[in-house]
Amino acid sequence: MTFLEIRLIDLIDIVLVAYLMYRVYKLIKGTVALNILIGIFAFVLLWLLIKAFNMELSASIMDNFVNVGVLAFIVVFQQEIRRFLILLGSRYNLTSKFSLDKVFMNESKGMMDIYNIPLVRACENLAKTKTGALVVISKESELVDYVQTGELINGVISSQLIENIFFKNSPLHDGAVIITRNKIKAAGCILPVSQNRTLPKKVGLRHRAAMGITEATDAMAIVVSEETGRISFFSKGQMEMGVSSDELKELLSKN
Ligand SMILES: Nc1ncnc2c1ncn2[C@@H]1O[C@H](COP(=O)(O)OP(=O)(O)OP(=O)(O)O)[C@@H](O)[C@H]1O
Repeated sequence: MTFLEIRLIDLIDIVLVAYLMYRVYKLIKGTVALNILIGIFAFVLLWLLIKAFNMELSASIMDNFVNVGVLAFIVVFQQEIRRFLILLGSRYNLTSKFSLDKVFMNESKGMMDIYNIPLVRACENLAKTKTGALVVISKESELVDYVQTGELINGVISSQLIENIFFKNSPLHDGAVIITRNKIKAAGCILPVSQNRTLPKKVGLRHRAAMGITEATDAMAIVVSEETGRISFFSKGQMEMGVSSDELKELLSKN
């Protein structure tokens, strides 16, 4: 008789749970949600110990907490659950994977680099004049929800157009420009603001919005700081502050 029989499906099960836990950890790393999750984990551990030692009074009190636990979990983690589902939906967006645009547009890596040139030039010029700017470059997800919060443009990418949008007196300078499939899709868009606590204190809402969109989706983002004229690059919830235009070009084609 074998004491422990491990089937292939059990291994798949363990790997799946480990992967899900890793994704959840990545999603909430640096936010207050991580501390709450550790608190919940400690509570469940204590609850299991109390059950194991048959401590009836403590168990009955904790049982009552556990009964409403799922509801409390949804309320406390409302933001994170929402972000997780958006991320899942945008990462595995089948309609964009099989879109005919992709078949006919033949977006090779070399072609993408050509489209990045006017964008990098615009950032360079905006940085020189210390004009604040926030540009999001979509990848798989077309960011439809965020495009809808701004003004639709659908224009060919040119450095002049990007600079004009962020010119201080332009009606669209507030908010983000979204670039989708080599087109300036929209301007004046509102992005989700990151709650990441590891960001430097001096970082304001423009940088937090760039961070937020790269945490919630697979997009990249660029910020030109109005205060310092510095260019920052964001991808997968990570920020590279103060990049040169050559570094920006490289980051755009690498990510
Ligand atoms: N949720 C958001 N989505 C899109 N754009 C936003 C959002 N929140 C703020 N912004 C933009 O950021 C501008 C304010 O930037 P703020 O000065 O707070 O940020 P910052 O990170 O310190 O940037 P800077 O270094 O340019 O001052 C707003 O005028 C607006 O254009």
